[in-house]
Amino acid sequence: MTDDLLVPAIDVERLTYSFTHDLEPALEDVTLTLHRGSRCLVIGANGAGKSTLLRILAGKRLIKGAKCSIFGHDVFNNLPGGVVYLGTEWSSNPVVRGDIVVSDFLDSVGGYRHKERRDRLLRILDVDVDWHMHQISDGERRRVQLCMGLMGHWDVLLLDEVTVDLDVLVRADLIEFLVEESKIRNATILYATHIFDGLSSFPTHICHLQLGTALPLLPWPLAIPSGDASTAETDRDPDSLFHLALEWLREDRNLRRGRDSARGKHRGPKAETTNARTFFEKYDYAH
Ligand SMILES: Nc1ncnc2c1ncn2[C@@H]1O[C@H](COP(=O)(O)OP(=O)(O)OP(=O)(O)O)[C@@H](O)[C@H]1O
Repeated sequence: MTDDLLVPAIDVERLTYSFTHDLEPALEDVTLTLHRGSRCLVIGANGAGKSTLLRILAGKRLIKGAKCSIFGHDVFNNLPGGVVYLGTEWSSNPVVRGDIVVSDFLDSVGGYRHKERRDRLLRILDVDVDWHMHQISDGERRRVQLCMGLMGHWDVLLLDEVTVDLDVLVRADLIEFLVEESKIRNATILYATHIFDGLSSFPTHICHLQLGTALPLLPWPLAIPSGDASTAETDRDPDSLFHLALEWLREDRNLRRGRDSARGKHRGPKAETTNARTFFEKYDYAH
């Protein structure tokens, strides 16, 4: 990591990304700058491009013609140390479902080098080091993943919905740990999630990823217009993130429906065509 404190932790400029030439871009003209110590929630509908953005930032996809850097380094060609990406795909890897004991598993990725933080995480995540990876639940496996990913030193953390299968107590303790780590070490966190309960004190910023386009970053809690008592009340409401997300996602759905209809596209059941009838006859067991 560079010592120049003015260099943003995460800097994305005009990023457009398509999976293939014939598909619409999953990300379009995305610009996002996060400074050290920021904790940013990425909020967007299913398919909005959150995972794509996080994977690109983790250096997992080649991008062309856009700036995408962490501490000033291009993420694909020169990803700096101290960047940790934790995504949901990890738990479907057959290796982490094999007959391996958790303590051996953590040692195999250097857990003994980070003893203090490892032990703290083992307590927070309530992990039994004698568990066998093939005999534990999805949530328990997720806890092992988090322990493994977070026990080393990280300056930038890219989290893609990895708290979804944690129980609420473990999740709350983890969120507290992340906030504390980020404050003490000035570490930066970009976190994509659909679950907002217990999160109102987590972010310093929120980013609305609207159908592949990032709207301007907002500070959190939202700035309160002077003299607007009703808004002030809303911002004290721990559910306000949830309500804001609902509002944004409704807006996104309407926008998408408008675009779809202009292109003659439509989601949901099809009108009565021969193909549609075959589909419903095949799957509608009530008739
Ligand atoms: N491997 C792929 N090939 C082609 N298109 C893809 C691929 N992966 C994702 N997409 C498309 O890119 C868009 C963005 O997907 P992405 O997974 O980034 O969304 P997301 O915001 O993370 O969604 P979710 O909330 O459902 O996880 C979607 O329209 C999706 O269909």
